[in-house]
Amino acid sequence: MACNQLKTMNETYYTLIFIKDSSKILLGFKKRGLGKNTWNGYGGKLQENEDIFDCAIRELKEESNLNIKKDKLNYLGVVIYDDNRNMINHRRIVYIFNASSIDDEPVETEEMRPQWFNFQNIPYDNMWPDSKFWLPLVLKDGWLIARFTYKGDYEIVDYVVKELHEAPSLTNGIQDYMSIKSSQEDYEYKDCAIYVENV
Ligand SMILES: Nc1[nH]c(=O)nc2c1ncn2[C@H]1C[C@H](O)[C@@H](COP(=O)(O)OP(=O)(O)OP(=O)(O)O)O1
Repeated sequence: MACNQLKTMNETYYTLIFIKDSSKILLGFKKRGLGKNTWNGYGGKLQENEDIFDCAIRELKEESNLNIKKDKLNYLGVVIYDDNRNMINHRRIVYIFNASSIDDEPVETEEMRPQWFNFQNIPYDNMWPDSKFWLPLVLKDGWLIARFTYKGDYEIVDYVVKELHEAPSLTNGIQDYMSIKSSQEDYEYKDCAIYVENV
């Protein structure tokens, strides 16, 4: 049996939401846990029997005290992170949203310190190394599907980002990812910039 057939895969599902207006985006400085000491949108783990919209609403509330209604959430797509260290394959599947129309101001919580950033001034150097590849799509309300393979916590060994021309359906999200995988041979994978799929 080949070595990689012995690997087990475990998957964790998350949501991540970016609140923005036409020129500024709200980020939180993560004070603990995954991504500690970096800026990111608001989000966390999907709970059992929770849908991703409810998870996005709950995590935003817990981490910023902002309230948002379900119909204000734009579901933009999925970013998948594979970490192939040791004999355990771990995959994080992150459902991405953005939203505008927030009336209240966020507050600092135990987990996050909020700050608004101009689109020209996003602190990519102090975010996850993958953010710079796909967050520009979120700023322009683009639909996306992306996959990153990390070696360790900070080194990206390969990635692909696709901008989609139609909204990804929730059930198709992971299938779209599979099509990314199978099209790897079609282009230079490591060096690809944002790949725009013409559909
Ligand atoms: N490489 C990466 N790039 C990125 O931009 N966001 C990532 C990422 N890896 C994980 N995330 C997101 C997903 C999720 O929104 C957040 C991590 O969530 P947490 O682990 O803090 O979840 P919870 O708030 O449920 O955790 P606890 O309550 O501490 O158990 O970071």
